[in-house]
Amino acid sequence: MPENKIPQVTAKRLPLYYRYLEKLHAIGKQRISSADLSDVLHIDPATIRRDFSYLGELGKKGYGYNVTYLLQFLRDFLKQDEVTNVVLVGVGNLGTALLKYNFYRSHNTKIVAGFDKDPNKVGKDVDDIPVYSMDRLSEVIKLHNVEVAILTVPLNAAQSTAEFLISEGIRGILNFTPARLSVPPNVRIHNIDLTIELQTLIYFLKNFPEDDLGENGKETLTKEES
Ligand SMILES: NC(=O)c1ccc[n+]([C@@H]2O[C@H](COP(=O)([O-])OP(=O)(O)OC[C@H]3O[C@@H](n4cnc5c(N)ncnc54)[C@H](O)[C@@H]3O)[C@@H](O)[C@H]2O)c1
Repeated sequence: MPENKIPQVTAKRLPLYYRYLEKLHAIGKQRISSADLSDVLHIDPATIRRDFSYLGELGKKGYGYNVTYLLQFLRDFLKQDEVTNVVLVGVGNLGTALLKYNFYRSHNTKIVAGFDKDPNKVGKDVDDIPVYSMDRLSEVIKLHNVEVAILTVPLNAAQSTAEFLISEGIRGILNFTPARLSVPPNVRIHNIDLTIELQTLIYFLKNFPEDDLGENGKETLTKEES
């Protein structure tokens, strides 16, 4: 698997391809062209071809991609058969919404528990996901083999909570707080900042109102920030 050579922007699009290919496979479709994928996913066909070229020889030019083969390839590549358990810390407004959402479009990620320091939140399930006190974190992440956490605590609690999570073995944090976290180099942080996304959108609308949007017009949060 050429996993290490794949650019992050491509890696982020692979689950989109995977989900759509699963649908095609379910209805018995055997071949798909990059143009057809482009129409549905709103990703430029050249980008799709480039993405797939990182994965090796998957299709002949002008002949399209074999859906079953591509799906199997992406399943292995994305390890879709393995479920990754995730915890969420900070079951407030945003945390509760994310627990309810629970990444239902992905078969391979699952929030197994929420954590909060507020005793009023503890012990109350959110859509069948249990909410524990922080002192249960160590036990729960060991039990479910968790290495990824979603952070939705207030800004002033973000750094200390991240440090606690890391000390308990968390290696990846999806950070919804505005804090820019300082973490050891072996820990990966992905920042999701809706304010920046909204401001960027408004900036482009104001400054380039007549632009042919091209690929920029199709940007989503899956775009790599860096
Ligand atoms: N990224 C975004 O686009 C976006 C959008 C909205 C909110 N936010 C951020 O997400 C965070 C949560 O926002 P919210 O509106 O849900 O806030 P909230 O106050 O409703 O929820 C925060 C929760 O964290 C808990 N908490 C506080 N300190 C804690 C600690 N040390 N350990 C464990 N739990 C703790 C609180 O008890 C509360 O339940 C904030 O940092 C906010 O700025 C981000």
